[in-house]
Amino acid sequence: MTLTLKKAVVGGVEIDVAPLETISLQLLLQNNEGERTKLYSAANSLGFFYLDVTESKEYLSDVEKLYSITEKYFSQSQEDLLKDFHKEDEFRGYKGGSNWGSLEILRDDVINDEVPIPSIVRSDSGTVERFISFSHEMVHVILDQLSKSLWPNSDSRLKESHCPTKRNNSSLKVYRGPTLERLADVGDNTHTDGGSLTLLYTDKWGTQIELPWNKKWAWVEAKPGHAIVTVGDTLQTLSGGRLYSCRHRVSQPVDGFGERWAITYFFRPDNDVSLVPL
Ligand SMILES: O=C(O)CCC(=O)C(=O)O
Ligand SMILES: [Fe+2]
Repeated sequence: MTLTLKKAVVGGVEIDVAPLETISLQLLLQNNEGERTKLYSAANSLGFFYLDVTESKEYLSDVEKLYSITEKYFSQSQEDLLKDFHKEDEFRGYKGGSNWGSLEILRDDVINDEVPIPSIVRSDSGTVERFISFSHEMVHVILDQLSKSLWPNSDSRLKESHCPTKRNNSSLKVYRGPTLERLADVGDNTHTDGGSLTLLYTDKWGTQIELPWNKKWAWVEAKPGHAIVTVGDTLQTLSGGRLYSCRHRVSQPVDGFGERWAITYFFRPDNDVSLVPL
């Protein structure tokens, strides 16, 4: 495929912008066939797309609040942050280093109230709960529409491995950084997401995707009122490769430290699912 990429200039440097489609949450909710086709095409080709959530005003205001909650959380001392470090726990708690940090809160922990969320976040638990609940509804809308495209003659096959009431590791994960004084010092963190779908909100350039047709890197622009959605390995496997889990990484376009914040929702399958093509 030959495609002329849009360019952007960041800190005096020209960069390639990833050509992401925009899918409307409203049209998906209306079961619009054209939008479903567009969604499938984006999930099948790049595995990355924007979801337009501009009409979900309360949700977007919760995303804004989560940026402040994240900033407040990471303003704590390293000693306090380490109290939320759960050794040998892949999906829960604080992880970090000198120039970056992440905090992950499992949806099941919020629902079942078994593992308490960090005390500094507890006063904002309403925002956390609403964000998790609405994000989970949204990813189910995407899942249902993808399922219809994949298996037009059967009821939501993908739902069978994503039951809203079964145990799963879906989570809210917030990030500080990483950004560095020198771009050359940024380490390689290329990966694919292991789960089903990821929703990402960020305030800055940082995400790069590997274009499948020429293996070149392109930058994902943050778009106000839009989630950046990633198809993960689980959907790639369950769909027998018809949905694409794209390699991506987080970097910075130029030298120079500037705080970067990201709010993500990781939608993961039921814990007892066997990962084989459906
Ligand atoms: O911060 C970002 O831009 C993306 C983070 C990411 O890819 C991940 O957490 O899997
Ligand atoms: Fe990722």
